[in-house]
Amino acid sequence: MRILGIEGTAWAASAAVFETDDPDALRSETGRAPDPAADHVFIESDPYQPDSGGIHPRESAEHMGNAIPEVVETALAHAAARHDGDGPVVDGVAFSRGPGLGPCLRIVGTAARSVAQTLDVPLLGVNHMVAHLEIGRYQSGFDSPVCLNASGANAHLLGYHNGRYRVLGETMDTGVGNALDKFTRHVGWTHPGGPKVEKAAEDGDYVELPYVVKGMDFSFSGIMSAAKDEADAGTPVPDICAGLQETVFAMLAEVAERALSLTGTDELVLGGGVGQNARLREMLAEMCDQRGAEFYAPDPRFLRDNAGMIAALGARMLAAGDTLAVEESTVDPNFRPDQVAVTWRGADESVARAHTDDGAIRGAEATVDIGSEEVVKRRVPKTYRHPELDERIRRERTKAEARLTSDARRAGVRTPVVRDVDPVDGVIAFQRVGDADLAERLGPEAVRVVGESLARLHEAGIVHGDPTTRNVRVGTGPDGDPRVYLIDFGLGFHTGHVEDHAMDLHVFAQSVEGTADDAAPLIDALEAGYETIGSEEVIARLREVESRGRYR
Ligand SMILES: C[C@@H](O)[C@H](NC(=O)OP(=O)(O)OC[C@H]1O[C@@H](n2cnc3c(N)ncnc32)[C@H](O)[C@@H]1O)C(=O)O
Ligand SMILES: Nc1ncnc2c1ncn2[C@@H]1O[C@H](COP(=O)(O)OP(=O)(O)OP(=O)(O)O)[C@@H](O)[C@H]1O
Ligand SMILES: [Fe+2]
Repeated sequence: MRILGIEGTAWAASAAVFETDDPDALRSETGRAPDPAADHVFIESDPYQPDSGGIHPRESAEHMGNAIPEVVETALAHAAARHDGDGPVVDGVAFSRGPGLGPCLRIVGTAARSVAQTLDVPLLGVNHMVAHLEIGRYQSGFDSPVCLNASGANAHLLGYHNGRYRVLGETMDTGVGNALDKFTRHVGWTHPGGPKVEKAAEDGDYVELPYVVKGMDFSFSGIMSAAKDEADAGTPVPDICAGLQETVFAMLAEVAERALSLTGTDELVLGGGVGQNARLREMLAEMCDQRGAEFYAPDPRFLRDNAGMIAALGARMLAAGDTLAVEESTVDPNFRPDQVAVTWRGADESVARAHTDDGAIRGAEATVDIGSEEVVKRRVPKTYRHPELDERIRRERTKAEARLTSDARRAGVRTPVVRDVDPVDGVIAFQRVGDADLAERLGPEAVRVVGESLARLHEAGIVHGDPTTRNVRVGTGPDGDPRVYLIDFGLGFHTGHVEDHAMDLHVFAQSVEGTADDAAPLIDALEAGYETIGSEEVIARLREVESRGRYR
């Protein structure tokens, strides 16, 4: 099979030919990227480089208009040279259908339709974000990894479950690359800023910046304003760059680890242009190493925007018969990865694995020793994090967890009794509660109580910060009545903001959607439980959070 791929969502005008009958041809046996000459992918790219400022959609579309026909011609010439003369030179035309800049996408779509019609071969409409993560999966040979997409306009954690890529967590505002690019624009550097931040950080000393994660979601706006303020106040820019890298990438490593912990998976792949950053890769590799998981990052030509990943996924889609009729092939600037019906993977495959309780558990943040009456939770140092940041996070979270676990109980929510706290070493001893994590006993009744408990917390001005199906314990009371306990308040805080309350519900819903067989009735139960005590305003805000298009 030989597939032409076309990419042009924002800056890279790119065309590629992917050629093989062996779906595993991209696989790297050594854990390193295969020899480019032997990996069956030919890529021709022409990047758009703005003279000043960031990417201008109109200029970028102009670039696509000029460059796409040329790169496509080069790729088709490559295909023709390898063609034995029978039938069309390629078997299908795959193109980036979205997400991306509308004017650019329309040029890509038009080019793809015209080549497909001229050659009379099928059209394959590829989701650019899914392509970013699938390429790493093909190369790694992992079955069902957690995927961290760290690209310009996006940042999210995805896992395949129930026929779709579920968004386990994502940025609440800008993409990670765009955040770095905005900072470098502020200090007068040309686009793209990411590589310049990496270079400058080599000579910088870490400065402290805000660190914001909410379960597996995260936000960059606070850290970016703080970084700009530091620059305006005269802090050396290389120091800010070092602070940015240490903070932003530690956040990504932390949420990736939380996704591994939630799903029980021990495989992580990286995708997206920011994945070219050596410090990010180093942190992720170290995080995985520390928890005994495997990590794979494709080589740079497959991380940044490129048509090779589009063609490689297009080949799988064609093999699955997932073609697109020309009259239905409009592009979609807001195409989310979880909108894609994944036809090329087995319906039973899943990122979620069964857990075993073997006395010592490794959560995302801590190791937990389970005794018969008592559990001891230790926030062990994370070597991937800068030592100052690591120390600050462990101390603050240990204190918050001990305090909020008790505050929550006073608000009428079941939580374990705190028996001992050592914030310096990051150790808490708790009463052992429940018989299993909610993840193992997922049902509407328990989830309804979670909704009720979160509402009770919120009424008391507390947010949990990380309510997932692994941070709820279920058991039975003396009369056989079901008991539901909330644990792991380390990301919690006191707040009356509706937005923070809605985020708690959103985080829990994402954890259910990423792992449950039938999520809908569980989400209904969550909201029904919440509504018995909580405010309607929070549910309304939840709808708003869910509908936010996050491609900025
Ligand atoms: C929708 C699509 O158009 C978009 N693509 C995109 O953003 O291009 P990508 O090639 O995946 O990523 C580009 C970003 O990657 C950053 N970048 C490149 N090299 C970097 C490095 N060494 N360190 C940090 N960031 C880097 C750039 O600054 C830029 O923000 C996306 O995937 O979100
Ligand atoms: N008080 C408790 N009683 C019974 N089991 C507990 C208790 N506290 C923790 N556990 C068990 O240990 C696991 C990890 O605990 P916890 O969630 O607090 O750690 P963590 O490292 O913060 O995890 P993560 O960040 O991945 O949610 C829980 O999922 C649960 O199975
Ligand atoms: Fe991209």
